[in-house]
Amino acid sequence: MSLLEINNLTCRYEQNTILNDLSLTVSDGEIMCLLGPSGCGKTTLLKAIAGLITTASGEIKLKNRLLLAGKATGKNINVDANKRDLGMIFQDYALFPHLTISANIAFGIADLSKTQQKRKIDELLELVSLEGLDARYPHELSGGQQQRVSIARALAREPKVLLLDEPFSNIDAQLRLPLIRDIKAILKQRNMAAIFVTHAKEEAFALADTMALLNNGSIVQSGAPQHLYNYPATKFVAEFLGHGSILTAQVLNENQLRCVLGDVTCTANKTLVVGETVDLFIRPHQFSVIANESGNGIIKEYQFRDDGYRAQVAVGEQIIEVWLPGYFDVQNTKTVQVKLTPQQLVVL
Ligand SMILES: Nc1ncnc2c1ncn2[C@@H]1O[C@H](COP(=O)(O)OP(=O)(O)OP(=O)(O)O)[C@@H](O)[C@H]1O
Repeated sequence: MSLLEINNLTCRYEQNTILNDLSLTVSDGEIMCLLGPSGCGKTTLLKAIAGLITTASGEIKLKNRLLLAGKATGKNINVDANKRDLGMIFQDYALFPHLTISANIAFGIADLSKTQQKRKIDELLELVSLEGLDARYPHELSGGQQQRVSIARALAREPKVLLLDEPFSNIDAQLRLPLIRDIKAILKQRNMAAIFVTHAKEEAFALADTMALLNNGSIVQSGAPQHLYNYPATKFVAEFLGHGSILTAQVLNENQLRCVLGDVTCTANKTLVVGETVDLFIRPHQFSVIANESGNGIIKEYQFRDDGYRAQVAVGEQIIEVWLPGYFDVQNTKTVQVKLTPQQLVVL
């Protein structure tokens, strides 16, 4: 069931349209990652949902309660940020430095009795694995621990949706994935919906039930991460979610294509029309590459990554990027045979 519903939202800063007639829904318990290049409007969208900025038009509903309805709807509703039932977590944790961890968490629940507050703080500290640290101050905790406190503080008010703006960008790369796993488990345990803003697709893949890809103030595509990866609606989506090479191919029949690598049997993300010329978007792992002195490809360059090599290979006039396993003898190999095995291909 849809929990948060955003309809035709437009936001402007001065003359610049930042969000353009944007619509989006988030269901109960859904973790959505909002992804997109720098400056595309991700933070602006979170702030608009949270009620922290003025919007030009549009409607926002939370569990069928209108939080925002522009003048054009004849309703002119704009619920205050602190009455929206939303929790917001920022990149810099935004903890109060002069308050202990326990006082930071208690901040939003001052209306509860002292006993109720204590019970809630203990429960939340256990949830975020910070038991026993309640008397410390934020500067006495690591970045990851501070981010857990900010999550505990946001959860204390039992918001219907959590909004997180690049919450992992100040966390060491090594600690990021374990922290993401923990936070995902906490959200799932509470069946809490969340919208995460990030521009790191690895974070989004690790965390998201759904992803929404934003560009120039509009959602370009949304859906399950694997759906966007396998069925990108546009070249922008395909490239944003992973490097790839573009190969031109002729459609021989509905599941056969001819390209510089020969004839390929495939299924495609789009219906293929016989005789048509199409662009294929092929990711490095999709090529099969073996050393072969009379092969069709010449290795031009290579770089070692943590999962093997990325190599630029010339096939005829085309340069393609392929993946090679870490044990590949790339220093002593010049010529390779590159093939496209039968598989699901992305046609742009
Ligand atoms: N207060 C403001 N006044 C004027 N323009 C602003 C303001 N805040 C943001 N902008 C502009 O709005 C656009 C979208 O900004 P926003 O912060 O939403 O992008 P973002 O996708 O979150 O970017 P990043 O990934 O770099 O954080 C940018 O062009 C930015 O310069």
